[in-house]
Amino acid sequence: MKKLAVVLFNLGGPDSPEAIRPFLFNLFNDPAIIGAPKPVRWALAQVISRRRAPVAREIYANLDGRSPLLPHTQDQATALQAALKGAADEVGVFIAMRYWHPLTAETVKRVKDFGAEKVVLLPLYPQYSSTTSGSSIGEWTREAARQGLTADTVSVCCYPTDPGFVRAQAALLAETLDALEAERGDLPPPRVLFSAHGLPKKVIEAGDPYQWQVEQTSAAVAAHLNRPDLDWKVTYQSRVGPLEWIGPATDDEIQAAGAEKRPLVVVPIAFVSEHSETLVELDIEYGELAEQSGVPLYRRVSTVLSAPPFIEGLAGLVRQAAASGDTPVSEKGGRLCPGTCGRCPNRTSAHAHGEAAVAPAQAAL
Ligand SMILES: C=CC1=C(C)c2cc3[nH]c(cc4nc(cc5[nH]c(cc1n2)c(C)c5CCC(=O)O)C(CCC(=O)O)=C4C)c(C)c3C=C
Ligand SMILES: [Fe+2]
Ligand SMILES: [Fe+2]
Repeated sequence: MKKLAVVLFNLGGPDSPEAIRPFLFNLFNDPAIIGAPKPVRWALAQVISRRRAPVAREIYANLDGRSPLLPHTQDQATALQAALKGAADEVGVFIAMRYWHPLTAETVKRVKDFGAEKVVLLPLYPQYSSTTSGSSIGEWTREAARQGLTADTVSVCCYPTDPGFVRAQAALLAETLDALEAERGDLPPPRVLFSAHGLPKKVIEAGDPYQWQVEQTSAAVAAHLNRPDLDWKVTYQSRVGPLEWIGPATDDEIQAAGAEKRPLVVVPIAFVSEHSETLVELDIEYGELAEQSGVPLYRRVSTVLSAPPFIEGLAGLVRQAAASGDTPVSEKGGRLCPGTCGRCPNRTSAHAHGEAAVAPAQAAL
């Protein structure tokens, strides 16, 4: 193969205080997030982004007004480029963010100019959700058609238990647990909370595989640690809006641990880099909550970032996808999800490629 383009997908984050409101508008104007008809969605996105902006400004003020997501993703792209040496005559690793620059339209143009023969879409979300990976794949499919990018394209749908990802996250957790053990003294053993970004309940009820895959990742990391008495639980953070979201909520579990005077170790299990949800919500907001609730020790495990086993795992997924047809590829090749996950993109249908074929029947909000 002559030219292989790999496109890393992530959410994107504001790069200045002025970018916060348009970033939020883009997020709430996504049909995968709000499934109302276009004009209604546009109006709702205006209202919600205006209302959310002051809260988000406070969040990002802790990060000097900007998200570090893009620089982390650039580091991951550089590491992946090196790990893909020899996968094609020329490999280009690109970044397409869903809600802030570099946006999908910009990256489709870059990939077109690169002259790719094959395009592998690689979400930096290990667990598939219609609101994240599905949304990015759908946007890419629409934009590629609009700009006439005709190269063979295949997506990696998900890799919730990819051995490289699991090994990298388990090693970081082991490091934190060992450090905590050294200072625990007479305190009870810690509880590990695998904390994932939540979703509205109705998205899961519509067959979104995300929660099932988050549980698979958590169980795989716990199993890899091989500490038989480990006390662990999956929890969900970052609730926004008036709908009921999946639980248990991370903040409720922090308060429960406080009542038990139990040390806590929190693992961000659905993120592979640092941003507002880890550096502000988990470290600052939940750190303060833990202190107020009486949690005697509170530690947060790092995300995998560019840890070599994680990057090697991604490179393996890309090689596998590059050698396959056009149906979405998982860490095991085909479909991982149980039959109840009707929104799993691994279907036998010829239309399986790309979430664009899936009607956004389910409004997330
Ligand atoms: C697994 C990853 C994510 C899922 C699932 C997800 C769903 C989801 N998110 C919102 C609303 C917001 N998310 C915000 C920030 C944000 N979300 C993710 C990841 C997932 N979101 C990340 C990585 C980030 C951080 C971006 C950064 O700082 O770089 C925000 C903005 C911050 C805030 O105001 O709290 C909003 C809003 C919804 C509604 C949703 C599913 C329906
Ligand atoms: Fe989010
Ligand atoms: Fe699936």
